[in-house]
Amino acid sequence: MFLMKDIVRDGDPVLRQEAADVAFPLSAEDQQLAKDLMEYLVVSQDPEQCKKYGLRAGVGLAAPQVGVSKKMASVLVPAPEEGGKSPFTDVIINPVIVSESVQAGALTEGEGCLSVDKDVPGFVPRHDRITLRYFDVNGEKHQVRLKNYPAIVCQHEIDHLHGMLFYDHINKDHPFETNEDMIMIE
Ligand SMILES: O=CN(O)C[C@@H](CC1CCCC1)C(=O)N1NCCC[C@H]1C(=O)Nc1ccccn1
Ligand code: NI
Repeated sequence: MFLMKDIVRDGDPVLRQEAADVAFPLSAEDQQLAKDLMEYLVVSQDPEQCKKYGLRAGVGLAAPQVGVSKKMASVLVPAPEEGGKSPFTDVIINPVIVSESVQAGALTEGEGCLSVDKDVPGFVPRHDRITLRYFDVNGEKHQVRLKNYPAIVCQHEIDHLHGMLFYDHINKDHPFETNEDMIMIE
């Protein structure tokens, strides 16, 4: 199981590399990695377990963040209401955004990252809607259309696989600049 000590922090070159494609069928090692990446999110989103293991709760975790430069990331978008269904949960492998809205979207709270210990204020403009193509751990191909928060989370994770961090997208001079066409996501 991954703990905070296993999470690589900004400054480590692995976070700025283009990660490698994952080969199928998954090696035993890559199967374990996929399990561990998802387990971190499940445990961290359980308040009791989160506290017990001293974790920062997360909704996504990319392999480079645990020092593995491979195109794999876990995503666990919490259910909007108690007992509801998660809008998107999977381990995305060799993900590709095949289409994206012109319309931008950004989290009103800005973004953070488990690999970035400092707060970096500002809106992170992304695409409000994306069509995501990826493979799951069984090698099954998926194509999903996501919008708003789930789309933002997946874009944040896919950025990690290309050596990008959220603050790379923040406008240096006007960090909170928006245009009226930008969807602000609570
Ligand atoms: O690459 C992956 N990461 O860096 C983990 C990030 C991913 C999200 C940041 C913005 C979009 C995706 C993450 O989850 N966070 N960022 C730092 C601290 C907070 C935490 C978070 O948003 N937690 C959360 C939110 C809702 C419900 C439960 N927990
Ligand atoms: Ni991150």
